[in-house]
Amino acid sequence: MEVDNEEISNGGGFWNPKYLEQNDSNGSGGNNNNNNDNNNSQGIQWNQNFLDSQPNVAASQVNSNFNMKRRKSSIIITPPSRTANTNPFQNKNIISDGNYNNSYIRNYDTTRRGSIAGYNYSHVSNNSVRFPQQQLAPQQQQQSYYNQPPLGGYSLQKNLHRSKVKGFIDPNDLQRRQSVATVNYDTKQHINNINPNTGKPSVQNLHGSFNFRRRQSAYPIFNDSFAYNNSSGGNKKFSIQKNDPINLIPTMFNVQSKSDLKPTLNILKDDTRRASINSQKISPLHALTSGLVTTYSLCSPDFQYNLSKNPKRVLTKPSEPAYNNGFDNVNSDLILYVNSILGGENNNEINNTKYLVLDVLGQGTFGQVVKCQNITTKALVAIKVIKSKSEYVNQSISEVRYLELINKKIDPENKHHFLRLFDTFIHKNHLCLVFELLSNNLYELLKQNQFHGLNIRLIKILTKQLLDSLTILKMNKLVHCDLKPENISLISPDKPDIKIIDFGSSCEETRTLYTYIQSRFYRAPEIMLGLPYSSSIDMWSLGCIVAELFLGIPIFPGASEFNQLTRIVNTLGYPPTWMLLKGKNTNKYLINRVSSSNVNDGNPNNTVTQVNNFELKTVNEFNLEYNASEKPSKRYFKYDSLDDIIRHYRIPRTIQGRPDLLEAELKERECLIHFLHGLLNQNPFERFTPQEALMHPFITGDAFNNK
Ligand SMILES: Nc1ncnc2c1ncn2[C@@H]1O[C@H](COP(=O)(O)OP(=O)(O)OP(=O)(O)O)[C@@H](O)[C@H]1O
Repeated sequence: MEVDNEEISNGGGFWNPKYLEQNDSNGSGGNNNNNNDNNNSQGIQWNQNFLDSQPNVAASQVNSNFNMKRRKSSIIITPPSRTANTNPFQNKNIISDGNYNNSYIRNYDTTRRGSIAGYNYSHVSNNSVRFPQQQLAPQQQQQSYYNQPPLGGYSLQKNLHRSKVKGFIDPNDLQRRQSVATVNYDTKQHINNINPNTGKPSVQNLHGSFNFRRRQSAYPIFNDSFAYNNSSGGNKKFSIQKNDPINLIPTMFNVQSKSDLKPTLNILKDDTRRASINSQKISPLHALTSGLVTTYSLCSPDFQYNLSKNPKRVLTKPSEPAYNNGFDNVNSDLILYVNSILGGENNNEINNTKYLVLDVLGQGTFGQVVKCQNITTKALVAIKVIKSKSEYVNQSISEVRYLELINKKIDPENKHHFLRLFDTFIHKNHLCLVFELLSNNLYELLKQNQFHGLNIRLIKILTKQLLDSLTILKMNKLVHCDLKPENISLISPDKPDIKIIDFGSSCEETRTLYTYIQSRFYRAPEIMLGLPYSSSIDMWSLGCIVAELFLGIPIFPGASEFNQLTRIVNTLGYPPTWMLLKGKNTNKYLINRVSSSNVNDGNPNNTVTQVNNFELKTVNEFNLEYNASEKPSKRYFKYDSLDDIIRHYRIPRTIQGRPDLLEAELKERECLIHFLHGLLNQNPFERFTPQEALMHPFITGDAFNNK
């Protein structure tokens, strides 16, 4: 099936759950949880019957700790917790996680990703201040006419509420913010919206997703000639007197370009304006942004603002000084603040660029990634500030080496979806890598979609780009070694164009020094078994990623390496016997229950032959042998085999009751299953190469017939 790129990039962002719903061909992306009980994303009220009737969602997927209201509104998928890369320097020659309580394996899912996704919210909550009603300026009191908090109070209060949900990206948030930007203040528009018979705003102009009361309070418009009289008296709270603000409904329109975001000022009347310090009137926008200090001063004569007392917002956690003359925390991370300056320390150097730190983008094993602005050019960049320990610095120098090779020699025209490295410098003993600034990574994208998986067409677009990159890497005998959704980032939030990041673990095929590599969920069987490896380990990771993009959660979410292998065997069967016979780690996880069989080949010396019969150790056997505390696998899918997991994944609401669409969907799934078997072939020599995968009908769109 040909994929229409243009269509994908239209419609307010391809990742937008609204988009996914409209264009849902697999339905996994179409579910936009909102907190409206009647608007159940599954179209079904939550109860145990529903759960039982779900073909492929194991009970553990539903977080039973949520209150009933929450459960009613949506299925909450609790993804398996993820672990960061192991510390690559703590035990270079460890072949597997032998000790299953390894202290160096951090479980960082909620904390690390929470800090990425939830950052803006907590930022708002730290800085937001609500006006108490009694301190409102006269104009603001007019706004509170409807017993609603004023504009600033309203939105900030909302944010305060959201900030409590750390790490949760509200899929409606963009829409919420857009709604402010897309309101048209043109008075004529408002005039048109008034019903001439009643003098009241015409309700037809309401857009479904927008809250009437909210707009009333947020954008009251004064206009004498269109004020309607409240002849019947009525409830004072809602009665409208002449000269009262009329609750005109702003007209919505789609934002086409940046210029549409310019506010149109209400020029007819000044009464809604706040006073500025020089007695002039300023707009509500100015009063609550650049004029905020003045606004506070006017509200309370006691208010004093002293810039020097303004605490700097710290971005690094923990923020207590420990090493490097107090510049670093206990993890050897540089303690960074908003508005810190990076670079510019070397006056003698020609390249002495300074960067202003704006926000945090991510945290990884090697250090922190922060959003910065080049002070000279004003360009926005991402800077990875490496921990100040020599082993991290040395490994990061290798990342620089690979990125320079890729950027300058392998992909000089920036065509093959690799991150661009702009610059490097040392700041307070920290190596800093200046990258192009990218948007969300694919894990965050899945999270935004409440872990319901993505639209199958979108998966194809993303996979095709990844295969293009992997082809180039293979041709140049390079192995990424840490492919996972977190290391694949969107270039911008409104297009499905991606880049591969984090070459910190990469190696050359001819120099595969480390045996303990790849993030566990995406780790190839040959790595776990202790066999030599090549670039085909990246293809295994790709198979895991493609399955995760479809399912929303990892297909093999192993809690330990033993558990990882167990899950793979349960889903795909045992690896070939030759791999088990050759693997250095095989005996750790499997028992060879050798049996004998008679050979009737007529040769009396060959009557008995050994038959290898490998079996995974049971959890009890493993625990006993290694004094470990393994638990039986937590089930995330109702079915075991790959085919059944994909085949029975819930059918999207949008195609239920549409036999034609359903048939197409099931065909797509068969094609996907075949494609995944090619990528997830446990035998690295039989696994798809990137070139082979690019020719598969799942990618080419050719008709698929598995007969
Ligand atoms: N150029 C970039 N633009 C935007 N965000 C980025 C960029 N580079 C990295 N990030 C964010 O920072 C996170 C950590 O980056 P990266 O994976 O390079 O660090 P790491 O220390 O190598 O992590 P890991 O623990 O996976 O080895 C990424 O998952 C991503 O969300």
